[in-house]
Amino acid sequence: MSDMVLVLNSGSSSIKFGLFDISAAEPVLLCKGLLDEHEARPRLAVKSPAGDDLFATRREAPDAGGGHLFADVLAFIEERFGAHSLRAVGHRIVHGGPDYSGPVVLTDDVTATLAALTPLAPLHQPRCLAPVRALAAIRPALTQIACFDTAFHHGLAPPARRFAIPRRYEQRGVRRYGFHGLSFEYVAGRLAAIAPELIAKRSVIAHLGNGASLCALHHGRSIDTTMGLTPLDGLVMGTRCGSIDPGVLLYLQQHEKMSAEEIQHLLYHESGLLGVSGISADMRTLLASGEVGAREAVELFTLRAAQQIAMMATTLGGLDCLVFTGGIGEHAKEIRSAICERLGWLGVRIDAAANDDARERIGAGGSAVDVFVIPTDEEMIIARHCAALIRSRGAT
Ligand SMILES: Nc1ncnc2c1ncn2[C@@H]1O[C@H](COP(=O)(O)OP(=O)(O)O)[C@@H](O)[C@H]1O
Ligand SMILES: CC(=O)OP(=O)(O)O
Ligand SMILES: [Mg+2]
Repeated sequence: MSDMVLVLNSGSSSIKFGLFDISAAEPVLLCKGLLDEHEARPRLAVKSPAGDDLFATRREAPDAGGGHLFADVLAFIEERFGAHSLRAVGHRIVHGGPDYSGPVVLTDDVTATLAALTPLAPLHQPRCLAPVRALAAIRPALTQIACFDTAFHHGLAPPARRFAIPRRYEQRGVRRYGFHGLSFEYVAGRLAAIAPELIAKRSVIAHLGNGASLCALHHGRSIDTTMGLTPLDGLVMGTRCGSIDPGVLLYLQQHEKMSAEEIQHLLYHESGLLGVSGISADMRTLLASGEVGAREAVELFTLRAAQQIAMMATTLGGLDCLVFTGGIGEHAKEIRSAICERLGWLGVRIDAAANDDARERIGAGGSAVDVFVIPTDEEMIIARHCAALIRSRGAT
């Protein structure tokens, strides 16, 4: 019987999952799917690695703890793949705080430490931890492992991680942590396989999805990134503001008389592409819309992305390679070409046909900067980390 790991990637609206066979050196995807608890009738959909429907079910009513759908997933796995081979559940946990620089087994104490970081990722941390608690309640003996979005950036040097506020706050953990690290780690690994000659060069990875951030990559390590203490900083996102004059927050508080909760809601849920366009947070919808608001939101998105890629290039001391990933980075050719056009002065040129087809290499012949489109796979990197941790601990 093969050993398996179930990976949960809890995002802001639904939970993506993948079931992996970890018997061999590289995990193999057995099935994947979606758990959506936010609908009136929560649903579970399971597909084969090729995307064919394997199983779907709906619950009649939402379940506050979310345990029902997890029981359904476990029942499906046991029926289809056997009862005793699920070795662990691996979770994407957005914030690991100052303490965690790699994957850890989730105990009650670890879960409580991570829950205390909720103010630093209010949109994500509760959604990441809810499945941990739900699974612990229905399967207390099942090993659960946390893999952190922050871990890949753990080695940021002081100038990159420091905010220009009094030092005592840095000592209390107020610093740049950075996120999307699981995605950056996966993409950095693919890039090293595709173009090993670039490992020692200066690369920027642009993860452009619902949340969006950049990573300055050198020798396979993150040396700078655009998200900060929280996943609000940096690029314009679906509903998040990205970098903003901190004076705006004071103004909203003092003159618009908004509470901290109202400001938090505004910056996490009502801003970004949604706030600027007044139409949608979804890039596909905006690109298809003829409205001025949609065009202006897209323009701001690409301007900020190009500006901050140049900022990452400054940390790197130049730019040899630019990689696009995430839902927008992988699929929106218009966005890739608009960003690259703005970066022409840095030597970025793309091949229009290669960009239209989203080929792996989209840089034009003679471009000073190599440009790639590399689909990310956060579930795979979590499966790899879980497999390594399970092997290092021996039998669980
Ligand atoms: N074909 C496409 N063209 C343009 N944008 C796309 C396309 N497919 C997905 N997207 C965009 O990708 C974003 C979601 O990215 P994704 O990485 O899947 O998000 P999440 O952060 O939820 O994992 C949305 O803005 C969506 O519109
Ligand atoms: C950290 C973060 O922004 O994640 P996501 O892109 O899934 O919202
Ligand atoms: Mg994502």
